[in-house]
Amino acid sequence: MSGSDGRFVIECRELSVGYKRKAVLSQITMGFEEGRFVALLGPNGAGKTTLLRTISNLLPPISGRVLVMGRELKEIRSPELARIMAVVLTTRVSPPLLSVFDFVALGRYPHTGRLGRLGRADCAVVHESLAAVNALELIDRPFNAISDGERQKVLVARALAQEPRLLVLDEPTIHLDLKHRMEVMAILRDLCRTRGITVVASLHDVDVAAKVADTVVLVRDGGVADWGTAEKLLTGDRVGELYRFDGVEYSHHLGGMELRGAASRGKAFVVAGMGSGATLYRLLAKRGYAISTGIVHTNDLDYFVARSLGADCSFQQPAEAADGEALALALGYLEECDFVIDSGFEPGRMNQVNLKLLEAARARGKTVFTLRSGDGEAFPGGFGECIQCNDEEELLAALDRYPVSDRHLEAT
Ligand SMILES: Nc1ncnc2c1ncn2[C@@H]1O[C@H](COP(=O)(O)OP(=O)(O)OP(=O)(O)O)[C@@H](O)[C@H]1O
Repeated sequence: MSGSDGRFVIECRELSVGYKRKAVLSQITMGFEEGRFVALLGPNGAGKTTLLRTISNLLPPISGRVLVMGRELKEIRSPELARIMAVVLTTRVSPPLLSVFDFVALGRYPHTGRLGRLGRADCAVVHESLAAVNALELIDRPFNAISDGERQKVLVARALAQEPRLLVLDEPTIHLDLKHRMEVMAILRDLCRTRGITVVASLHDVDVAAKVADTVVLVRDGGVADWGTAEKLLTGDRVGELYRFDGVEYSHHLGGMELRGAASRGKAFVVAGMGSGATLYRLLAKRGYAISTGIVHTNDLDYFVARSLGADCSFQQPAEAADGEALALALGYLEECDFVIDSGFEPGRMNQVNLKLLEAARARGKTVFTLRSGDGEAFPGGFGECIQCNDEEELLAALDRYPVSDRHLEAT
């Protein structure tokens, strides 16, 4: 894992970081190449900021070494370091009377010499830096009179004006709305790709990290538990372990979290497939229903969402019709549920068995809510006694009117 010049842009060797000789994180050894997006992840208080402050030379290490471009960090003098590394921390800056241009121009200080006079080339860099973060229109505004989201982009622009090889950011998306959060992350990722800048940032959103980071560093329990590619490390189990999740499940297939509900309103068996169940499962979980479902293929979105929500799930391998075992399991779930929901799945060659489940539901006298539209032709035996709902809103209203026995609740 060596950089293009044979070295890492930044490297920690047996590094321990902390305060007053008391280590927060110990024995960290890792290194990052040019153009990598590195995300530090971990629970509150794990030590991400402490590590970032140490590699930014703002806090001395307790022991061990930090190497920047192969050189000892502590031996690089600050003007030179500022040409290599730019740092954006979470501390609020509110310089009086500076325009956005003036503020970003402060980032040129490592290049402008002691008098700090801006030449034409420096002004061009200021413009380019603001353009790179989509904030050129703010150039003449007073820095103190822009929004938090705009401020964050301007802070990144000031860092870019340093023309660094390495950009260190502590929670760069804190206080930002969804649009600005994604915009700032996309900007940072593009800086890695187009300018070869190495970005090291602490992040709180694992789902965002999964989408932007090449490398993730899992910070927990006084050390770096692991570091490596996001694809390898951001699995449901590892993320759950990192944050000690309870009732939350991270799905790397879905790239996000599912929130398991405490079931308090009876159990629904959802006959689903081909993505028709995913939204329904979430809706039911949100409303406090326990869920079972089937028969879904293991490459189906429904499968991933159901599993993440902790639903009982009868499943089948991709492109295979359901076997006896999956059918028996689904019939068992059907038997024990309080009511059945037909998601309106597309009946295809591989899921004919799901139509049979609907038939079985009726034969067992189960109440069936169906989201299937039309005149009931696609429904085995026609809609008959089914409660037909045109959409999820109607389904919820119908469920609210439906008396659910507490049989299931007693059993759980
Ligand atoms: N200046 C300080 N002096 C002493 N201890 C500190 C100082 N700053 C932070 N700490 C402690 O160091 C530990 C790590 O804090 P740090 O801010 O690095 O965590 P973090 O992972 O960045 O947390 P968060 O996600 O909440 O920002 C915490 O226990 C914190 O209380």
